[in-house]
Amino acid sequence: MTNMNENVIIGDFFHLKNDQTKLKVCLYKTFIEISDKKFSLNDFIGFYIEESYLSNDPTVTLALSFYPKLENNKRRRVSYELQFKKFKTKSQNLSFVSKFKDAFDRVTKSDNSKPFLVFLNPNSGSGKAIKLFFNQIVPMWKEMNIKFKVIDTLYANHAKELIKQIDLEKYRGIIVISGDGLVYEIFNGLLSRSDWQKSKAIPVGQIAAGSANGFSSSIARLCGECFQFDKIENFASVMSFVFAKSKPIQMDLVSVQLENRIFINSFLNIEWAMVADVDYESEQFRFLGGSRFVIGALRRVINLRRYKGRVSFMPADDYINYCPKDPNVNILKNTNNYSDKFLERQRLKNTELNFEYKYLKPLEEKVPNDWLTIEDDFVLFCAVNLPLMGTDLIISPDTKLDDGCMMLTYVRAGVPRLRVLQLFDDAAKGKFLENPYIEFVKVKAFRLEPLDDHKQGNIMIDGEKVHYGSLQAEVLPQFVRALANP
Ligand SMILES: Nc1ncnc2c1ncn2[C@@H]1O[C@H](COP(=O)(O)OP(=O)(O)OP(=O)(O)O)[C@@H](O)[C@H]1O
Repeated sequence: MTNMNENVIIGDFFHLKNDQTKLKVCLYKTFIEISDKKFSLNDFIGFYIEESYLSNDPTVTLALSFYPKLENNKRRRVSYELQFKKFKTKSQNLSFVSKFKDAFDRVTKSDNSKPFLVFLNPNSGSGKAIKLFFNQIVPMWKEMNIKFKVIDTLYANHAKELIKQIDLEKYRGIIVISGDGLVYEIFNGLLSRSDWQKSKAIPVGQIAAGSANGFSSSIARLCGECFQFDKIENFASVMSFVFAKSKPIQMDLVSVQLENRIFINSFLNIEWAMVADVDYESEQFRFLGGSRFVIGALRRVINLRRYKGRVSFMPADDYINYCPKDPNVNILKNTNNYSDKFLERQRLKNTELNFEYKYLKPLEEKVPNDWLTIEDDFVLFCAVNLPLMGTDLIISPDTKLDDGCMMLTYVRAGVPRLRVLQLFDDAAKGKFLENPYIEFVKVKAFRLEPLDDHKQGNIMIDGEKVHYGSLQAEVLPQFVRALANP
């Protein structure tokens, strides 16, 4: 119920488009009523005040725009140009309308004193990043009085190189207009700085312009926004709006060790088997945007392969009680007669960031006894740090950004081809984990050892192909920050 005591200002205006329509405007602390329409001030984009150009016309116009949600959770822009002419002079009318300005300034004030640093990949996805920037993002941010500095990348790893030298203190956050590949560059670039302990705190956001866009889809869902659009342009408008009102939130990062003591940081996912093949092989269809995965998946399903491997993991919950859906999954408990003292000595150091892992032991050693192992033929394997891998890939809907866990998902060989295709449909509907062939377990760390004879294949980390071989990963809880408006 409207509490009238809360109201800030009331005024009678006329609709510019129809001079006869009188509109009563009531501004309250958290919402505004324009005649019979009510808008939350959370959905407020901006306003301007304009005096009549005619010297003898005392009218003053108050223009307002909002971006409210419709019933289908999508947003639609609504604008009003309201004329105020109650008093005889322009200055009297201006003085009244200016009271609205002060009130809007008060209720909509946000931390926009510093600009955003924007990285834009003109070649991401179907090549729309520049168009999205000029047509959707700039107009929204101008109206919302958001400052920004833009760097359009020239080549792969350009952003990673640049981010090492930039004075990050000057910026409110980093926004990447691209796919997930550039986000990966940014997080890895931030952590390759000598001051990484400080620089990792700069919050990062993504406006989707690539083919998968797992980061922006996950953030949009977290913020209660729609993330599945027919047109990527509408998604860009929503995310421009979200980031304008955003604040930093904590996010986990995953530290990955590859063979030969290579360490990398992953914000999104680690893929092997069919998922990695689809991701890698469909890169040639990047110009199709998200549809590239459907084509890639179809091709892979026709030539469905088995991938032999060993997966060991440290369950996030009590390991004794981990129980796969399928009772035929053979879970091995590790009994490697190591003494506690020996294990204590077997510490693994991340030589890039100079810290010791909590759970990972050297890759050459066996995994600790409180880990579980599955050795089998797999069809699909994917560990996710975020709930979504793309707009239509809702892998682990309940995964939180800062829960200190990854969701490890896999399908063992023997699944009928059609059922594999069904997985993609389930993922688009958020029912991936409900599929009877999917096994999943929340983990804090895991190790993957591909055991294929030919020792070649695809492993993808955040959509980037890495060396094929054994790897292990540990979640670094609340290690970095993201921009969101939850
Ligand atoms: N100007 C550029 N020209 C070519 N490649 C670039 C450029 N800038 C960045 N890159 C590289 O392009 C790769 C893909 O970029 P991005 O992630 O933006 O798009 P995408 O692959 O289409 O999207 P997604 O990762 O969501 O599938 C990244 O690895 C990035 O390093």
